[in-house]
Amino acid sequence: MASNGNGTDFEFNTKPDGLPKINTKTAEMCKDDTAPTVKVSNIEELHALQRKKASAPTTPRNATPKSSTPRSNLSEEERQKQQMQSVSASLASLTRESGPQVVKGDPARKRSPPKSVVAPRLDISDSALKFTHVLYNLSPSELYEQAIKFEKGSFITSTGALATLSGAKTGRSPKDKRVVKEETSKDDLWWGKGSPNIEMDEETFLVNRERAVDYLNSLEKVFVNDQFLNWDPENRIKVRIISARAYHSLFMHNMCIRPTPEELEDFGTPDFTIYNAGQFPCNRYTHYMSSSTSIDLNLKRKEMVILGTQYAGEMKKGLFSLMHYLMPKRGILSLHSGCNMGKAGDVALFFGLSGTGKTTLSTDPNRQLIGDDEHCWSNNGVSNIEGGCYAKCIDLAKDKEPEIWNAIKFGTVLENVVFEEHYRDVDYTDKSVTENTRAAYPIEYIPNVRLPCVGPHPKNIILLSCDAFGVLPPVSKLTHSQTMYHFISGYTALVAGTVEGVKEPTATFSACFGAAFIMLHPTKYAAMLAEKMQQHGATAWLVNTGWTGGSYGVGTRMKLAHTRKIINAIHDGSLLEAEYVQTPIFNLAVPTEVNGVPSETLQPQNAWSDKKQYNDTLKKLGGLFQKNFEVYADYKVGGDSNLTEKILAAGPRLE
Ligand SMILES: Nc1ncnc2c1ncn2[C@@H]1O[C@H](COP(=O)(O)OP(=O)(O)O)[C@@H](O)[C@H]1O
Ligand SMILES: C=C(OP(=O)(O)O)C(=O)O
Ligand SMILES: [Ca+2]
Ligand SMILES: [Mn+2]
Repeated sequence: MASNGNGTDFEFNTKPDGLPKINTKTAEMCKDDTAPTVKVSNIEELHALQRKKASAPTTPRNATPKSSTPRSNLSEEERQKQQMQSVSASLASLTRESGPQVVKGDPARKRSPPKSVVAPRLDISDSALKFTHVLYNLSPSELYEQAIKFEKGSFITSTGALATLSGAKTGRSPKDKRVVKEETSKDDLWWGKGSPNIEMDEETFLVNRERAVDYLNSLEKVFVNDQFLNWDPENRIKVRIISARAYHSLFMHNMCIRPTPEELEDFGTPDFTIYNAGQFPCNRYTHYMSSSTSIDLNLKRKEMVILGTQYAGEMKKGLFSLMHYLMPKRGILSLHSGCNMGKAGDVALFFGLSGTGKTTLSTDPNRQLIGDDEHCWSNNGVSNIEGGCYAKCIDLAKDKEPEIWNAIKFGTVLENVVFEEHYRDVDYTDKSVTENTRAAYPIEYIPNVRLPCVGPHPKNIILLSCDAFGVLPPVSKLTHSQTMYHFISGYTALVAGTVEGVKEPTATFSACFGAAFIMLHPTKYAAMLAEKMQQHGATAWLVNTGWTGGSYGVGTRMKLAHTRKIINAIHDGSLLEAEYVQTPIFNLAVPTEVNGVPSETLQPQNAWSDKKQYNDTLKKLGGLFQKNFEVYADYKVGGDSNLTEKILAAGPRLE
C-alpha cells in the first residue's frame, strides 16, 4: 500500500490471469504540491512569463541631467507607433519615396504575420511586401543573444565580455572617408591638401545612401539605437544608428550616452542618423569610389552612410567628425583628448593620436574619469561627448591597467581578440587577428567615473606623443606659443610593427592631434584653444610615452609606471615648481627632477649611449617638424597676428 501523503490511497486489484491493475480510489492523480505551480495554460505562456515588460537600457538614473522638456501624454500604443513611423522614415528609399513596412521586435518571436505599423504603400515592389523587423534599443543581454545566435565569431569570454570579429577591416579607413560638398557647409570646411575631407557630390551620396538603405531593408531585421552625444545638456545631440549587426548595436550602446526610459519616450526625430551597411560593399563603378569601402558624411542631410567596413570605430569617429563641425559653430571647442579630474577639482586634458596613451593615462585610480577620447570645451567647462571608452587591449596586463582589465566583463564588446577555445580566457598578447584589439565598455564600468561626465575648465593640458625616435624628453613644460606649435603639428612616431624587418620609426603629423576627424582648418581649432587656455590660465606639457635610450630597436618604451609618476607630478602641481633646463633644437624646458623617475632618463641624451646618434636623430626629427609646418606658414591663427609669428618661431631650430 502506498500513500501519496494526501490521504488518497490506491491498491492493487489482483486478477488471477493477468498483471495487477492499478486502480486509484479517486479521480485525482498523484501530485507534487510542495511547490507552488505556475499560472499558465501552455508552454508559450510560461516562456512569456520569463520576460518582464521591456524597459530601455539606461545609464545610471542619477547620471543623466534631467531633460527640460515635459513628457508627452501619449498612450503606449501611440508612442510605439510614432517610434516605428520615425524608423520607417529613416529607412525610406528616396527613389520610391516611401519607408519600408517596419514592425517592432524580433522576427524569431512572432508566429503570425505582424500588422503593418506604417500606412499602406502606393508602390508595389517585393521589398514593399515584406516586413523589416526593428530591434529598437535592445539591452546588452538581448544583444548578446542576437549576436550568439546569428553572428558567426561571437563568443562569451571567461570574464563575460562578448568577443566578436570586425571582419576584413580591423581599423579605420581614412582614405575611404568622403564629405559631401554642399552649399550649407562647403565654405566652412577645410578642403584640399592635408585635409581629411575628400569631397563627394550630393548625387553620389544618394547613390550610396540608397544602396545602404536597400541593403538594410532587404534584411529580416535591423538594429536601431536612439542615443545621445555630449553630456553638456545644452549641447546634447540626438543620434540614431541603424545597423545590421548586434555587435554594432552593442558597441554604440556602450559608446554613446544611454537615454533613460523617459528620455527615450520623448526622443522624437534624431539630429543625425548613421546607416551602417558595413557588410555590404559600395559599388566601385560609382563616382568618387576608390575601393569597396566608403564612409560618407552629409552635413546637410545630417546623415552618414557606411559601406564595406564593419570596423565599429568608424561609427564612433564618424560622429566625432560631426561634432568637430557642429560644436565650433557654437563657439565650443571639440577635442581629441582624454579627460579626468582630481579631488581638488583640477581637470586635465590628454591630447594624442591613436596609441599615445589617452585612454590608459586618463584612467587613473586617483582621479575621476570624465572621458577617454572625445570632449567639448565650452564657456561652462568640459564635457565628454561619449558614454563609453574604447581601450586598446594589446598586451593588456592586470597589474599595469587594473581598471581597464576589470572593465572587460559582461556587456563589454571585445573586438578581434584571441581566446583559449575551452575556458575562453583571452590571450591579450596574441596579435593573430590584429594588433588593434579593442574593448568597448560603458564609462561607468570604470569605478571612479565622474557622472555626469562634465567638469570645470582644465588646469593642465597634456600633449602626448609616442616618439619612437626616442629623442623627445619624457616631459617638458611648454610656453603658450610652443603649445600652439605642437598642437598644430600633432606629432607622433609609431613603429611599423607588422612589417618584418622594419626598424625605422615613421613620423606622423596629424593636425590638432586628430587630423582624421577635424572638419575646419586646423588654425580654427588652434585659435580657440589658445584663447581658452589664456582665459583660464591652463599650463601645457609635452609628454613622450614612446622610446627612451635610443630609437625603436635600440632603446625601450618608456615605463608606464614612470609616465604615471610624471603625470602625477603635473597633477599635484609639484612639476610647476621644479627646476628646468632647455634642450637643444626643440628648446624645450625639461625638469631636472621628477619624484619617482630616474633623473638620468629626464634628459634624453643622457639615456642614449651613442651621443652622435642622438644628435643626428634629434636633428632629423627637427627637420621633419619644419617640413611638416611649412604648409601653415601662410595661415593666421586667430585675430592676433603676433600669435601667428610667435607660433612659427616656437618650432625646432636647426641653426
Ligand atoms: N609609458 C606609457 N604611457 C602610456 N601608454 C603606454 C606606455 N607604455 C606602454 N603603453 C601602452 O600603450 C598603449 C596606449 O594606448 P591608448 O591609451 O589606448 O591610446 P589612445 O587612447 O591615445 O589611442 C596602451 O596599450 C598602453 O598599455
Ligand atoms: C578609435 C580610435 O581611437 P583611439 O585609437 O584614439 O583610441 C581610432 O583612431 O580608430
Ligand atoms: Ca583616437
Ligand atoms: Mn583611446
